[in-house]
Amino acid sequence: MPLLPHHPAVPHGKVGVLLVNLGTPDGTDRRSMRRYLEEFLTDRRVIETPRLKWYPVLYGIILNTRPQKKGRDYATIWNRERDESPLRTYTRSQAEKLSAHLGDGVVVDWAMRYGNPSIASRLDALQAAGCERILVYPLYPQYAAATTATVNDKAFEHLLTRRWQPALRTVPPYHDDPVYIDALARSAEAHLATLSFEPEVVLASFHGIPKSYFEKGDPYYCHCQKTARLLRQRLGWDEERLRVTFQSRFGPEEWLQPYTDKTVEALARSGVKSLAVMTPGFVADCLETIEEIGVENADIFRHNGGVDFARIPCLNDGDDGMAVIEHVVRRELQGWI
Ligand SMILES: C=CC1=C(C)c2cc3[nH]c(cc4nc(cc5[nH]c(cc1n2)c(C)c5CCC(=O)O)C(CCC(=O)O)=C4C)c(C)c3C=C
Ligand SMILES: [Fe+2]
Ligand SMILES: [Fe+2]
Repeated sequence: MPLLPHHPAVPHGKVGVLLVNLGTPDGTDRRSMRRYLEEFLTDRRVIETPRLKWYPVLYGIILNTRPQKKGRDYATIWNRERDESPLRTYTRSQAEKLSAHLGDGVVVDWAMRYGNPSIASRLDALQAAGCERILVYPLYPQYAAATTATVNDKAFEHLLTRRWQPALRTVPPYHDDPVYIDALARSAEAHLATLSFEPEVVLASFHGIPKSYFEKGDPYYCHCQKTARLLRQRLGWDEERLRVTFQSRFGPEEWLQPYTDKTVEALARSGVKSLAVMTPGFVADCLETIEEIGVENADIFRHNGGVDFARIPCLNDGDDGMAVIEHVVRRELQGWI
């Protein structure tokens, strides 16, 4: 005789994978943008400045000006068909394709660290679908506390609220994985082959972090440099042809250098006429690649004497990109499937 005769059936025995990217506003209007930026910029993993000093700047200045400005930028890249940001579109598609590749044994879902769908809601959904084991995949090849760690924090923070927790694994950085390097090389070669010009210089532009985070021990800078070194080796290019830069500086502090925008300007001024920029740290195209590189930096190049500019798209949900994601997931699921 069971202890509780009416105990409901509990789904069980499944393995889940949760792909997590950075985030996205729900819309380009001021309120949606403000909500998104507030969640983002109050994350202590992102802004390490003490709150007493940071909050007056954030609430007094940034959240009163940046939402409108960035809303206009997002509007230029918005996926109007689905009424969402490209990062959401690509992340969903990556999850759908991964699910098709892995088959019925594994439940695949996706979430955003900031905005929707939230990590908590999708972890609950995976558990409700019977996943007793879940692999959390922060979609960042290079580890940074501001990206990878904050995704993992959020997942474990959610488990704090659960009596019956699933087992959780997290995906380690894969900045030097041969499958990833090969995918980057192939996508660069394929895109360059479509151009009517041969770029004199190619930039590998990574999202920056404040220099102080690096000095406190964040491995991000070294991971970016290693990705670029392996990519050069694979492509047979030297340090003059493939240069590392850091983009998306935010605030008055010094960030990792050299800065992408300053490098683009200096190259154009020094007489370089053709330039291509790739963004290996971004698993999917987003505001920082489509607008900041494809529009802002293209303008900087042309205004300073450059002629031909190309942006090499991210791996996104293409075959090479999906091969990387599937490879990483299968490796990290060993022993579970
Ligand atoms: C101090 C602030 C920030 C740090 C540190 C930071 C690190 C960091 N970010 C990414 C990837 C992305 N960032 C994106 C947008 C974005 N980043 C910041 C600030 C910091 N990022 C802001 C305020 C924004 C929002 C836009 C803006 O107001 O400028 C995005 C794009 C999201 C999209 O929907 O398109 C990505 C992706 C990495 C990889 C990283 C550290 C390694
Ligand atoms: Fe960022
Ligand atoms: Fe930016």
